[in-house]
Amino acid sequence: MTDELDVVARALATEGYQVREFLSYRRGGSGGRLVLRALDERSDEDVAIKCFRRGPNISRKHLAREVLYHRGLVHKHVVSFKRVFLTPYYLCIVMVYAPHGNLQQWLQRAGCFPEGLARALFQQMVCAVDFCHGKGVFNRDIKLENLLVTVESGAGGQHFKLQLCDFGFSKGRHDSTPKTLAGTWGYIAPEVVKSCYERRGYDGRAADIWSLGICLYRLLYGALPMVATPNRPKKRNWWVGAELNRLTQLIVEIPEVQEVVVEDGLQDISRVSDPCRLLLSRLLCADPRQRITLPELCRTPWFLTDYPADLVGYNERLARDYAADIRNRLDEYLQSEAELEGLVDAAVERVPAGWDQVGSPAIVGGSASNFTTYALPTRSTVQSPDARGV
Ligand SMILES: Nc1ncnc2c1ncn2[C@@H]1O[C@H](COP(=O)(O)OP(=O)(O)OP(=O)(O)O)[C@@H](O)[C@H]1O
Repeated sequence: MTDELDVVARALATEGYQVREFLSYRRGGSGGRLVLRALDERSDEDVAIKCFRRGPNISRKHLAREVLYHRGLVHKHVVSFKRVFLTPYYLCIVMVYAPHGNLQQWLQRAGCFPEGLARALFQQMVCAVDFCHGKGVFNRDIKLENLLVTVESGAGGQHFKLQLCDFGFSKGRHDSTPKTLAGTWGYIAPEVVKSCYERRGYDGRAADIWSLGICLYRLLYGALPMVATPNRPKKRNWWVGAELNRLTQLIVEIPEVQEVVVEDGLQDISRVSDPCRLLLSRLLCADPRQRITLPELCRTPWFLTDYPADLVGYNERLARDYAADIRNRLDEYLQSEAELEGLVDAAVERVPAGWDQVGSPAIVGGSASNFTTYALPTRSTVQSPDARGV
């Protein structure tokens, strides 16, 4: 039996990519997928390549959306799409590589972030999501793992640049109204669960705003929110056992303080400001009709505090002045939408011969076959990022 990583590495080598590092593996009902870092021999640059196992197990609809929506989203806080190609066993999406892991990995190390840093990160996330919504794309899987980090150095020191990735669950304004349960537990809005059981549609825009609220909450408090259900014990996993008809009446508790366990085991406590807690309660409002909207959120004084100069009016400029220019550049530099649709069709067509000879990657216990082990920069190499967007 051949290790899947070896199969991928050989196939990518014939396309001019030398695999350097294994980043992620998901074996899903709709087909397995791997994400790898590879050296692009033509440009001598690192790229990230997301490889989907070919065959009818892939959801054509989801793959087409992931490829086509991502292609059209050119924004400094969305990871850049480069190209798609087929190998005998995989459809591969090549992206610009974000070198410093994802935000979940940083949170795991830090426990939680100070309010100012959490706000700076949140401003970038909101800018990206607002842009996607402006283009009519609702992500439906916003989470810290899908926010990639590049630590940049500038005149004022080092800071985090965040970029949104993974459009596998996204829906467009022209697609059917979202009805299915999509996203990641813990980040999914209550009405999404409710409407899935009731087979009614929900608003992808409001669902993304809830997920943004969960991201901000986790940056500040580390864990997922506690939810109060009248006359019931508190549940950290709010969806477990929650009654369907109460889902959109849940109340998310917003603690007054952040508690961080520091190295010597002592707890460090700092207060979260009232405006920040108020905003969180409006983001994590279980009733989507009462939830704050993105335009309202972008006007709140807390959100606008220390707002990065380069983000002021950025989305508006992209939408207005640069729209036609970017469209032309996309058509010039990227594969056409028709070509990408053709590649997706070919990818789902049939199971390639010989698949039964290929085993899952040997990644148990973190060892990724013969690729280097994934290593994030440590706190000592990257100090006090102030997270202003670049
Ligand atoms: N362009 C990139 N640069 C660096 N790392 C990346 C890049 N794209 C993805 N990754 C890494 O791979 C991980 C998985 O990526 P992605 O979410 O696209 O895959 P997935 O199989 O859809 O995962 P999931 O199902 O968990 O959402 C990310 O959390 C990130 O750590």
